[in-house]
Order: sequence, then C-alpha cells, then structure tokens
Amino acid sequence: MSTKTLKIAVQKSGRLFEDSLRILKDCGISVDNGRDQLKVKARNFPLEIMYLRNGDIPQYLKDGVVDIGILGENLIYEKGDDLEILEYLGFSKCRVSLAVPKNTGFKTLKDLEGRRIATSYPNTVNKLLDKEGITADLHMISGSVEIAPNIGLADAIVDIVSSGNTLFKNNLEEVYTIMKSEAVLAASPLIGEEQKEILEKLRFRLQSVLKARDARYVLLNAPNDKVEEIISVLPGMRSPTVLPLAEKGWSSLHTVIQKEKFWEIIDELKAKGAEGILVCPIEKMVY
Ligand SMILES: Nc1ncnc2c1ncn2[C@@H]1O[C@H](COP(=O)(O)OP(=O)(O)OP(=O)(O)O)[C@@H](O)[C@H]1O
Ligand SMILES: O=P(O)(O)OC[C@H]1O[C@H](OP(=O)(O)OP(=O)(O)O)[C@H](O)[C@@H]1O
Ligand SMILES: [Mg+2]
Repeated sequence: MSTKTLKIAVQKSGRLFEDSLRILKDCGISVDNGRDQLKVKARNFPLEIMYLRNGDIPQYLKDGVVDIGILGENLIYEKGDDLEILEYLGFSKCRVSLAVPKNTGFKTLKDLEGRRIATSYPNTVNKLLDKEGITADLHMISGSVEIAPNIGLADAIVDIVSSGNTLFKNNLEEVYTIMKSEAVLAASPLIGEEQKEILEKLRFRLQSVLKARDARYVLLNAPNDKVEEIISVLPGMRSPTVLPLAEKGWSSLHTVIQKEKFWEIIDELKAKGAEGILVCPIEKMVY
C-alpha cells in the first residue's frame, strides 16, 4: 500500500473552520481539531490537515505546500485566479459588495471616480475599477472595514456581506454586488499523481455527502387510484418506488427530492390525496 498522503489546508479558526471539519467528518474522516497542533494526520484516511489562515491558503496552494484547500471562493478571485475549483461546498455563503454611507445619492459605479475606497480585497476592487475604467484611491484595511467611512477614512467600502447587519449598524447601504461566494475545495497546480488518486477518493465521498445534504427521502401513503397523479407531482431520482400497504386499495410511495422542492409541492400532494407524509434526511447518496 502507498504511504503517500494528501495535504489539505483548512482554516485554523474563523467562519470556515467548523463546517470544514464537519464535511470531512461526514466523509468518514476523523481528525483532531488543531487546537494544539497545526498539522495533524487523519486517523482513517491518507490525509494530512494543515490548519492555516484562510487568507494564506491561495499562496500555499500556488506554491504546492498543500495539495488542496478549503477556502472562501472570494479569495480565489482575490488571490488565486489560476487555482482550480474542484467542488462547491455549500457553506459560508456570502457576497463581496460595494457599500456607501446611506443617503449619499450614489447612482452608478462612475460615482466612484476620484473617491477613496477601503477594503481588505484590493485585487477584487482593482478588477472592478479596471473593467469600468474608473480611477479611485484604495485604502487597504485588514478588518473592521465597515468603520472606515464613519471615521472619515473612505467614501465607500468593498467587503463581505451576509445578513447585512454589519452594514446596517454602520449606517451603510449595499449598492453593488461584485460576486457571490461560498466555501470551495480548490487544488494546487503542482499536485502529484499519487495525491491525485487520493483526491479522487475524497471527491467521491464529498460528492456523495453534498448530494445527500440537498436531498430528502419522502414517504407517503395514497389510495391506488391516486398514485399516478401523485407521481406526476414528484420530481424523483428515477421513478418512485410503489409498494402495496397492508390495507387493501392503498400504496406507499417512496422517492428522493431536492429539499427546497418539498414546500413547493406539499399542497399539491395533499390535494391529490397523499397522507402520512414523512420527510427524512439522507446521509449519503451514490449514483
Ligand atoms: N459574515 C459572513 N457570512 C458568511 N460567510 C462569510 C462571512 N464572512 C466571511 N465569510 C466567508 O468565509 C471566509 C472566511 O472568513 P473569515 O472571516 O473567517 O476569515 P478571514 O477574514 O478571511 O480570515 P483569516 O485569513 O484570518 O482566516 C471568507 O473568505 C468568506 O468567503
Ligand atoms: O453581513 P453580516 O452578516 O453582518 O456579515 C458581514 C461581516 O462578516 C465579516 O466579518 P467577520 O465577522 O468575519 O469579522 P472579521 O472582520 O474579523 O473577519 C465581514 O468582514 C463583515 O464585516
Ligand atoms: Mg471575516
């Protein structure tokens, strides 16, 4: 058996940390949380975890210090255009937006001409300014960017927005979304052949977990003469399983649907005669 391991960068602490470890755990990979050690080996998979700053992960990937990493997609845009995104992981969803103090009469991006913009993401801002042909003054700040306009440091900011609470509390309004972001798995261009083999195994597991997270197993009972109509409402994986119930003239239908679809079709299911509807989470999906 090969003794090679795949090196993965995971954020040491912050917004990505818990969900990153959770998804590895859901893939059946158990790791220590890195509180004492910054480099740990998984117990049951050829994976070595390096706990790093999210902002440093693009460079470590470029240099081949790690083979893969879990990081915010917005950082790929900021620091790692040449890095390949392998999987979208569905957590740490946010956007990178331009915001200005409320009631400044901001209308178009051209209003930024000659203004001061505070941000932690200078490349992201420069790409926008270049695209729009605007010249503005950049102020690089590493955190608490939203305070900049209030202390007279900037006329606008570009930062992460999620709920919008931080903008609201600082009397700012979001006027333009530069990009949407979520946690992604990205690869180093220098990853070796043996590591690629391990990576394929990890990706297979990740995909099974990610598909299952978005899906629900639905069971329901229906009179036999309603089964056809109910099936027409169910967007199933292939076609639903139909089993006879002990009670004559009734069947049980089983199917898998996208979880956000459930509330869209529930009224129709009931109207068409479905009863005893159960919706269950799925742990893994392989197909
Ligand atoms: N409020 C938020 N809601 C959802 N996702 C967020 C939020 N803030 C940041 N993110 C996403 O999570 C990623 C990590 O953010 P976090 O603030 O934990 O780290 P960071 O500021 O990039 O710091 P470090 O480099 O120290 O690890 C960001 O790149 C972004 O994609
Ligand atoms: O729209 P909201 O839900 O309010 O989230 C946005 C805030 O979250 C992030 O900061 P974070 O809390 O990660 O602090 P940091 O500046 O220390 O990274 C981001 O930089 C914003 O300030
Ligand atoms: Mg942050």
